[in-house]
Amino acid sequence: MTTRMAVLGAGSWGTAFAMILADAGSRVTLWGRRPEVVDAVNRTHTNPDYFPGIALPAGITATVDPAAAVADAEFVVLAVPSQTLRANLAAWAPRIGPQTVLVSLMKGVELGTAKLMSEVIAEVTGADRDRIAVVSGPNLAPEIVRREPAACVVACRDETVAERLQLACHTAYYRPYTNVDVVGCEVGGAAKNVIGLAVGIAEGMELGDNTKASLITRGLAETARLGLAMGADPLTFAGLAGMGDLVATCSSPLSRNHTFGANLGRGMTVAETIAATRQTAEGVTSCRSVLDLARRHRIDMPIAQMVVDVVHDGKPPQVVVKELMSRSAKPERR
Ligand SMILES: NC(=O)C1=CN([C@@H]2O[C@H](COP(=O)(O)OP(=O)(O)OC[C@H]3O[C@@H](n4cnc5c(N)ncnc54)[C@H](O)[C@@H]3O)[C@@H](O)[C@H]2O)C=CC1
Ligand SMILES: O=C(CO)COP(=O)(O)O
Repeated sequence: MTTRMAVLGAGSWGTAFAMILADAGSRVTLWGRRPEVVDAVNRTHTNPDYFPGIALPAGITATVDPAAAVADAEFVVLAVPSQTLRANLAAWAPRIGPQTVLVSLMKGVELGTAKLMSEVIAEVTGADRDRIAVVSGPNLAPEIVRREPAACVVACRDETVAERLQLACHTAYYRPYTNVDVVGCEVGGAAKNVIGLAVGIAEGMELGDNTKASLITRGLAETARLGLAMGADPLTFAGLAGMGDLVATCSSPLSRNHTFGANLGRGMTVAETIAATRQTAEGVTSCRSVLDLARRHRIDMPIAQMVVDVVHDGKPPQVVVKELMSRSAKPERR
C-alpha cells in the first residue's frame, strides 16, 4: 500500500525531501504558508521560489491547510525554521494522529530553552520518543533536487520505526542509514551550522586551508564533547550526521551558514548579511542556543563562542581569531 506522507514546510529542504519521498513511492502532501507557492506546486509541479526549473514528481500535492496535510498521514515531516517549530507545531498537534511518526528535518536548538527539536516535539505533542525520528547528514537541498547521490542518517530510538522511514526515503540517489542515537544526530546537525559559520568567516578573511581544516577538526571535537555530555554515542560524530554534514557545510558555497560567515569575514555587517540572506541560516540564532546548551552541560565550546562574539556581540573577526589562537595550550583529547 502507498505510504501517506505530510511534509510541513515548503521551503528549500521541505520541498527537496518531499521529492525524495515521492520518488521513493509515497503520496506526499506538502504544506506551505504562502498560497502562491502552493498554487505553483499544484499547477506547474515546480517551486519556482526555491528551485526554478526543477520539475517536482506528480506524487506531490500542496496545500495551505495543515489539517488536510496531516489527515491520515503515517509520517509527519517537520521542515520549518527551528525557532518557529514550537508555535507552528502547537497549532498542528491537535490534528496529528496518535500513531503518526513525527520526523524532524531541522538543525537547530531552541533559543531560551536550549532544547533539541525532538525535545520540543515531545513536549508540544506529548508523543512517545519511540515515534519521534530525525533525518540528518550532508544534504544540501539544491544538490538533492538535481538527484545527485547523497547519504543520510535516519535516527529513532525505536529501530523498527527508523527502518520504516529508511524504506520510505530510499531512492536511487538517496541512501539512508539507520541509527538509534537521536541526540548525537541532532547535536551534530545543530553544531555544524555554527562551525560552518566559523569556517565561512575564515574563508571571507582569505585565510587558507590549514585554518579551515583546523576549525573543522576542532569544531568536531567541541561538538562531540557536548554530545558525549548529553549521552550521545561518540561514533555518531564520525558519521554522516557529524563529520559528513560538517564537511558538506564547511566546503560548499551552497551552504547558507557558510555563505553567511564568508560575508561577515569579507567585512559585511551582520545587518547587511541578514538582508542578503533569503533563506534560513540556522546557525545565526542557534550559535547562542548551542552555547547555552554547552554551558548547561559545563562544556567549553570556544569556536561557537567566537561565532557568537562576531555575530551577536559585534567583535571584529580579526580580534576573535587572535583570541582563539592565544588560548592556553592543552592536550588534543581533553
Ligand atoms: N536547505 C537545506 O539544504 C537543508 C536544511 N535543513 C534544515 O531544514 C530546516 C528548514 O530549512 P529550509 O527548508 O532550508 O529553510 P527555508 O528558509 O528554505 O524554508 C523554511 C520554510 O518554513 C516556512 N515557515 C513556516 N513558518 C515559518 C515562520 N514562522 N517563519 C519563517 N518561516 C516559516 C517558510 O515559509 C519556508 O517555506 C532548517 O532547520 C535547516 O537547518 C537540513 C538539511 C538541509
Ligand atoms: O544542512 C545542510 C546541509 O546538510 C544545509 O546547510 P545550510 O543550512 O548551511 O545551507
